[in-house]
Amino acid sequence: MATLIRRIPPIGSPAPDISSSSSVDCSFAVEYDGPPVPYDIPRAIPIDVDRIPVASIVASSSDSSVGGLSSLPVVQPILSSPPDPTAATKKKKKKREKKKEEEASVSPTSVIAFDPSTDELEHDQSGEIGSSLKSEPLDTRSLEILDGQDDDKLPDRTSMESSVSPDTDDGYGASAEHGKRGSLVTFQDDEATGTIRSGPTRMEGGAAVERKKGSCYRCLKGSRFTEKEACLVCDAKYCINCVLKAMGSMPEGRKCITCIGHPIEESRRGNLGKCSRLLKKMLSELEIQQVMKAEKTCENNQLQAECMFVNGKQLYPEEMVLLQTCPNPPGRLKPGRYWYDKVSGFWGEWAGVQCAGNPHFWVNADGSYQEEGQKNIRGHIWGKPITRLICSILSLPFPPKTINARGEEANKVTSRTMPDYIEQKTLQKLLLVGWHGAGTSTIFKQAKFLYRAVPFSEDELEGIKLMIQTNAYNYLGMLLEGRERFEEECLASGNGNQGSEKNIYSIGPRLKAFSDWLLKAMASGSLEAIFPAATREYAPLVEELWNDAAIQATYERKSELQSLPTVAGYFLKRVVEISRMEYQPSDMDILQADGVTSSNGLASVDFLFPQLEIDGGMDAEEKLDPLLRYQLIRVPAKGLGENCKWLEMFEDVRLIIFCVALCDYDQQCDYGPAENKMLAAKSLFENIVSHSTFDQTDFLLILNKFDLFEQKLEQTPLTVCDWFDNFNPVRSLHQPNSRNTNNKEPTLAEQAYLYIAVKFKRLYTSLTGRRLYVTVTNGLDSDSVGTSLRYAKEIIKWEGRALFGASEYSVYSTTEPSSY
Ligand SMILES: Nc1nc2c(ncn2[C@@H]2O[C@H](COP(=O)(O)OP(=O)(O)OP(=O)(O)O)[C@@H](O)[C@H]2O)c(=O)[nH]1
Ligand SMILES: [Mg+2]
Repeated sequence: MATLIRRIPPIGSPAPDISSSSSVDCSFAVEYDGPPVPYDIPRAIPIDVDRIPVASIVASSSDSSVGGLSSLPVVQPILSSPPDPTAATKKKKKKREKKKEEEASVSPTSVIAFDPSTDELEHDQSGEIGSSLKSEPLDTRSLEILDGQDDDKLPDRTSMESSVSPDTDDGYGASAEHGKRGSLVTFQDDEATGTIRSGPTRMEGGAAVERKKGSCYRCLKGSRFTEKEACLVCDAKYCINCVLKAMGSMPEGRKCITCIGHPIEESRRGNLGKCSRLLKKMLSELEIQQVMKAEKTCENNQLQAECMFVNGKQLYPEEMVLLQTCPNPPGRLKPGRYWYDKVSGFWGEWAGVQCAGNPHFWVNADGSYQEEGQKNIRGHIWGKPITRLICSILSLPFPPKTINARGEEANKVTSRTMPDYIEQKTLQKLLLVGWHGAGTSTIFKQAKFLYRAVPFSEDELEGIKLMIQTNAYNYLGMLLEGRERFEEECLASGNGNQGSEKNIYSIGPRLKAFSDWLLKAMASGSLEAIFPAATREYAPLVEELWNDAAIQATYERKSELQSLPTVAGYFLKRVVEISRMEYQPSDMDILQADGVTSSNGLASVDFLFPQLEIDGGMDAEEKLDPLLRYQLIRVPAKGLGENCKWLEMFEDVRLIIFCVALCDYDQQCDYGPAENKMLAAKSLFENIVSHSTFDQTDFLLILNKFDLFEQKLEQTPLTVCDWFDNFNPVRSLHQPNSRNTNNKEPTLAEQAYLYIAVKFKRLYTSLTGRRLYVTVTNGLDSDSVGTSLRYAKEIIKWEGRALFGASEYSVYSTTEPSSY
């Protein structure tokens, strides 16, 4: 029986001593003379001796005419017919596959024991090592184990190494030359492949060898003009002689063996699967196909979900799969930050617009965008022809021309893709609360104007008219009280007219008599009783009073009249018109009027968002959608009671809208102990946020009265309020308080409101660990309030989705309301 030759020592190596070495890697056929065997004996194929290729030592690698492959002794397989290149490749492939199967169950130790002295094996095995290593953690523990192995147990390599010319090899040759054996393979250490990555030197034969710039990372030869192949991970570049030694069989494409298992450098993603000229010179067509396929499809070379952020949230791997397998997957996706607007279905790269206070933007379906909670359009993403051009080049989606400003087109998409995510048939309840004068009743009234066909009945309107007239007389009374005070102060200080009891706050006897009567009636609480009968009668006197210089001088000092509301001027200027019988309050009058909404009890209004504002679509089904029914419940601060206890009855509320008047930062409370109004609002906010009933409820903070805030900041710094004492605005050199349209610099008021928003956000997060939604409004501007209420609707939808989100829509969990 013939024993097959397992390995033949290279030509030129000393003859092995069979008796002393069990590790000698060769054996000879001997004749079998035992008993007959019951099985078929494999037969040796007759060999044509002349056709046996003979291994010979090839000249050093400096002879690069045949590439590095020919630098090692080679034993070619015995062939029964003339060599066919495709058959050879097929054999190679089979061999590789077999080897792979074998090595799948082999420990790294046996894997390392490959023989670098045979070219074929080195090429094939080194690649397989890479793939085996992939499944093994490349940690230092395994290195220690390997390095600590008893050398005797490891296959002896010295005899092979000694046959290799030190010139042609790397560290192996050097080790052999010095007659010592280092650790066989040092993972992650470039010595394993003889690679120099970062440093300009490497140790070779105990001496530091400097790598010239542009030279091969392995053999250190060549210049930057030498053709090289680069590793997709570390960018180490290898010359034609070293590519296969450094990269093996490339199971993940062009990567150094030590880089296998690592993700590629993102800037090289575009090169995936694109074969270089150098590879074409070295590999057969079939091999190239395999390597390129592996490079493109192997898992480690794919875009990693953790590198993708959508609306500020990292994608989960399942979401990544969902994204890539959707009907219209985004092409040329790169790691990075993206925004996605679920309403319009548009997406794009995060723009990173530089703005103070990190504001957020709404992107409307028509491509216009505006700052969160603000009215003014900041720009239009489809405005420039270049945007469309770039989109078509990069196959990015852009809206069809037929889209209109309200985004009907986008909303068809929404209604199509919007899941029936919540089958609740209940009202969506919104609780509106805030400190005294924050503007809750104004917002409540705005909701009526915006969403009710008949906001107020005839009777209600009659009551409002009377209220406005009474209020006007009350304001007048407050002014008259103030006038008396200022007159007395003036006389006491001796600032009156010389030799006279009069000063600028003095009025004539007729008006004085009317003033005294009015103040008396107010003090006795009978003012309401004499109206409206008295209204027409006294109207000329009221007009005369308002136009009197003393009253105007008093009105100038309105800020010193704490009880006089800001709105007093609005009505007092028109007091004659208001006093008339035929007076009909306008919408603005109703909005401005105090007391229209009860300041003690609850008020609620049910409404649907008008169709055009819902989502732009006029779909009849949408009209019937119970999800679109909302109930706004206004709770006056006065009625909140001690510790807001009775808020428990609002446990089914979906969203709390907390309203704060921005201009309260320098005001003192009219109610309760003397305290800054903003701080009082903050305490109320803390109480409600921490209320156990609302521990799962979302909050929207409305920063109201932005118009008054803007005016006030010009006179009174924000820092007068203790809570805002570290406000340090960036002042524009040119127009400190107004919007600089060229530079897009935020105004002082914008900076200040963002600062306040952040203060509240931090406070909220510290109390709940959640995120506070914030918007800014001018309560008297219906568009502004409408935007805030739509935002509230968006939050409810969004949070509902997050709460009930069916797994098929789990991708939505990475998005947020478009404005946030
Ligand atoms: N200029 C201006 N005035 C506003 C704004 N919002 C509300 N107001 C006025 O501020 C006053 C108080 O607003 P309300 O809505 O009554 O405040 P409230 O929260 O109901 O407070 P109470 O009535 O004390 O419970 C009213 O005269 C409103 O017209 C705003 O954004 N700008
Ligand atoms: Mg009110």
